[in-house]
Amino acid sequence: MKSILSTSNLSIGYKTKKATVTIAQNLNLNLEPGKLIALIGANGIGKSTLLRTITGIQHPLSGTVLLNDKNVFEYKPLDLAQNLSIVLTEKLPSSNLSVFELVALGRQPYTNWIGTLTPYDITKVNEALELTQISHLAHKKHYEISDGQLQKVLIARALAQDTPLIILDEPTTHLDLLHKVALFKLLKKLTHETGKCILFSTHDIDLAIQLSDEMIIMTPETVIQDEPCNLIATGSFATLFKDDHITFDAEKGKFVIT
Ligand SMILES: Nc1ncnc2c1ncn2[C@@H]1O[C@H](COP(=O)(O)OP(=O)(O)OP(=O)(O)O)[C@@H](O)[C@H]1O
Repeated sequence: MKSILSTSNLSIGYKTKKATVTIAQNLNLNLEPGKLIALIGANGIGKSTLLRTITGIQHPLSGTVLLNDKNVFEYKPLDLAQNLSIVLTEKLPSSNLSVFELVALGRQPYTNWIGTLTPYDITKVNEALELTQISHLAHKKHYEISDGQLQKVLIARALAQDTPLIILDEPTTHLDLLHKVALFKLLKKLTHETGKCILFSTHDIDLAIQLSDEMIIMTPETVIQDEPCNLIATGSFATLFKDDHITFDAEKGKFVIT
């Protein structure tokens, strides 16, 4: 299947005046339509760095990122925003916007310069609110909602943006188990029903194993992309945490503490 986004011999990391720090190298990843893909790895391994690099926020050390066959750094901002939506973990700047207005920002790539919403835009915003089950919050100010609710609002904004690729950095952090599962299922339903590809980073590995189509595992040695069942079969989860007390039980498909 043709990828929406692919990387070729990508190296990611940071350059300072004194040195270049490579976080991961030789990454050849393929994000295909209709797939829910989880990015996992220990704290500080480089998940956010990878997400920032493939979304054109941060330059790679070397290699290329192609989004719909075009280098991600060659896109004009408006064009990029019609192909890719991103929800990062940064806090929102304080504002007076209501939840509806925040989600409506997702329509910006399509509206005129004063941001007038057409009936179609409003339908898309309402659809996104319904899908994420936050319609009842539409008129609340964004400082009046909880962290978990805000997380859903930001996901709704990405849905309203209606792009073939959605990238989410730790979208389930502030959610309880019930809402985590509901969000995972929503993301899965969206990918399967709309053909969108959703890549998200997460520390909820057990849930990701159960609900994602593919996973990208980052370890200090390597970065592997495959279906969860294949990753289990090849023992790839065992390399995630360097701790004798945390082992991966391949039969149960989850980590156990010994
Ligand atoms: N702006 C920066 N300049 C230099 N190094 C950075 C910068 N941002 C992050 N790093 C380093 O890059 C490494 C990867 O960080 P990153 O935030 O990508 O990890 P992560 O896998 O997303 O972590 P977590 O699961 O804790 O969110 C870390 O060692 C971090 O200290």
